[in-house]
Amino acid sequence: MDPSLFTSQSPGDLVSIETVWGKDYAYVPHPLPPAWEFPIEVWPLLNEATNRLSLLEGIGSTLPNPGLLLRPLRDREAIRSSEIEGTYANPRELLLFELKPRESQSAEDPANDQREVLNYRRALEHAEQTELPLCLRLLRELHHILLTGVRGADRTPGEFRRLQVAIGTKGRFVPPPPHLIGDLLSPFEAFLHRKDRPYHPLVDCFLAHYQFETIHPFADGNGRVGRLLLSIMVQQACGLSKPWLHLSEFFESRREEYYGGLFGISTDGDWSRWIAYCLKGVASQATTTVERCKRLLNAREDFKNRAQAIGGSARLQGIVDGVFESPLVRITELRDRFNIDYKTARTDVEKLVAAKILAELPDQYPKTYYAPEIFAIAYEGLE
Ligand SMILES: Nc1ncnc2c1ncn2[C@@H]1O[C@H](COP(=O)(O)OP(=O)(O)OP(=O)(O)O)[C@@H](O)[C@H]1O
Repeated sequence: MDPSLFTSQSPGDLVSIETVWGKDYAYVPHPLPPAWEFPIEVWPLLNEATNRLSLLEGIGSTLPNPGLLLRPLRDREAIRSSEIEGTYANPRELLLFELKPRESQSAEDPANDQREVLNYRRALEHAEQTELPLCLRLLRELHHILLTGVRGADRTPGEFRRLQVAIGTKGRFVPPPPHLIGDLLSPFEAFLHRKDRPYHPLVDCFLAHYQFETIHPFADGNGRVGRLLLSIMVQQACGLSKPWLHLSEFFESRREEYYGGLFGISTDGDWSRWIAYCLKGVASQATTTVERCKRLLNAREDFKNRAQAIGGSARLQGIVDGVFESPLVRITELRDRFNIDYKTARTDVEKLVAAKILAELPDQYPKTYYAPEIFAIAYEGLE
């Protein structure tokens, strides 16, 4: 790491270290909160972000079924956050893998990436459901879920690192040496619990994201665990009824600024640029999510009408509703869910195919159906 890039404004210290790649410097951040005043010119961005977030909460909290929105949001976040780290699975692959997980046959097998993305989705669900407050134990649990069963023996799921790591090509940024991790994480955890907050709670979330990434407490998976934590922190800090807001899509689309913003704090103490960037991300993601939610609600209404027009039994309506939360449909699964015989379940599916609500997914055995219109809205831009 180039020590000449770090100015006197840097909110941390450089320490020299011996590594497997030779002598280097590592960066040790000071504990939060920083000696930084929220700049007046960033207020409009904060207002915009909180207004957009309120609109999102408004529409989300009145949904007849929150799963309608939560399911695509979780899938999208898992795919995008993993994508930032070079792990790829499209929605179709993710959903099919979930129906039928399989062991990978080689390091190049796409099942490796599919498992990691599915793990991310599961970690997100765990974070949403856990009774634990935001704490180090929860972070280790999330890391464990994320990295269980994936390739690479050195990933030590659920454990803080005992190795020196570096981020980016040529060790652009070198996080603290491993023996300091414990000392850095204690005040970090205290900051997560802190009641007297000098900044707006949303701002605290982004300070915490910087601090977590800079400490880089795990050998691997820090980017993803940090973004999982961010989603949950935003929900709690802003009093959202559900985690409606995720930022990986924004970070992915402006990745250079994401990395540059984090680096700029360490080198120059440029908190303002980072916070402004993140607040723009909140406004942008909240707006996109509200739009997606409205389109999903319209599609739901339209499907209900179409199901009604074909004699819509309560069961047909139930199948249509289920498609929003479990986007892939199999006849045997309907048979079991509604406790009906196979023939009746097949007739229901045929009716929904004739009404152009469901379509068969090509090349799948057993036959698998999906709702193309829902898919197009929920997973727009991800195929
Ligand atoms: N200069 C920086 N300072 C602090 N954190 C950074 C910096 N640049 C990038 N990051 C964070 O580090 C993450 C990538 O870290 P790294 O390449 O070490 O991956 P990792 O720890 O293996 O995590 P994952 O497998 O989830 O990527 C980025 O997604 C970002 O959140």
